[in-house]
Amino acid sequence: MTLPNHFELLATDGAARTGRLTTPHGMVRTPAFMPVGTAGAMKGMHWREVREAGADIVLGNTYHLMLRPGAERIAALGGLQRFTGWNGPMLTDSGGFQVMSLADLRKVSEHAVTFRSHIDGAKVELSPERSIEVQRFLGSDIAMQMDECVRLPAERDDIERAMRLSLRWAERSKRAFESAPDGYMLFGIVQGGDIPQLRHASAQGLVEMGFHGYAIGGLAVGEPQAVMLAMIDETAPALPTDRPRYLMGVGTPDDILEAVKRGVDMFDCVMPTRNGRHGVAFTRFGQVNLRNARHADDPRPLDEASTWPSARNYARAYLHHLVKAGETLGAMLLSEINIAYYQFLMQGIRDAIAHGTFEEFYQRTRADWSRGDI
Ligand SMILES: COC(=O)c1ccc(CCNc2nc3cc4nc(N)[nH]c(=O)c4cc3[nH]2)cc1
Repeated sequence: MTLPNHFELLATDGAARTGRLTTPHGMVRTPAFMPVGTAGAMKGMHWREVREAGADIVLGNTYHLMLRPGAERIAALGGLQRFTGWNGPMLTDSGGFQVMSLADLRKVSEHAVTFRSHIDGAKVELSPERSIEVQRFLGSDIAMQMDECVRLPAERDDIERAMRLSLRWAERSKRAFESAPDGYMLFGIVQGGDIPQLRHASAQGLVEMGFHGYAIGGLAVGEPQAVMLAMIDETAPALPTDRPRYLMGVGTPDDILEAVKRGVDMFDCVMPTRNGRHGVAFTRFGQVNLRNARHADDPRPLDEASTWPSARNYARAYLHHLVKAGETLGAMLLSEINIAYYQFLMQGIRDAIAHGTFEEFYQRTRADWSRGDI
């Protein structure tokens, strides 16, 4: 049974697209970058800064929130938006990926993944049905199917096994989701590693089931960028053009620009906030590592023409000092500066596609990144 479509394509330029996705908590302009608020907070930032930076939607994690404070508790407190104070659209990942990267003693069976909580060692079972139930309790606008993601490089047998399990879990996730109210969405996740035929089989299986949108999973797991881009080239054309495509866990500004060029609409990554906490700034002219001593006497701001006040009002020397001194303000300023840069990039991408000038935008943006005089 085909699910209703909440995505509207506004313009295309080559394979690049710009559109908007309507959710119960508001509109999402695409291509969109979703800042990652894993445990119900954007580390080092107030939600008002996330909104002012231009983010329409943020990501939360089933794995973290079900372990602490608990999905039923968040539901009893009114759901994620009421609980956190972010009153806009939220997407939640389904938990399987995080179990494999964070939990101890984890085991995958046909029925579910079982693991011990990294917080208190409690034994936990996460089935597709429980993952959907948790995401419904959280009240997220876009839920993800439960899947199994294999790190690369991997044997073809293992990639195929995980891809076929993920298809069976897609079916069970969809069945468990069917009682969700109108407007709430469920995305399927394409697996298949770095093997084109398996990518095609996964995409075809999901499209036959029908989802509100389709994620390209199983990437940004250690493979070179060229392999990631090749798998997007194999997968995006196999997905419906009228539904959103979401590349999970990606990425650097360069990854995002390349993936938009290949037809991807949504992104999420911890990079802007995590790198910010480690002293690395993203700017229009590339990355700046403020731990480097060369900034100690530099009175210039990161970018005097930036639309974001903190990127034009603080000397690099001060940011360098804050980072070296381990001042909390350093992590806060660089997190907001980086989220603001990512949203500035997405706005530029959306405008360029809308005006049919994406190729020029692509070339100029990449040239600016490699200026190196920063
Ligand atoms: C400073 O930057 C960092 O520390 C850092 C850490 C990890 C990533 C990569 C994250 N990659 C990634 N996240 C992912 C999340 C996923 N979720 C599901 N359900 N299925 C997937 O198939 C999947 C694949 C992913 N790939 C990128 C950056």
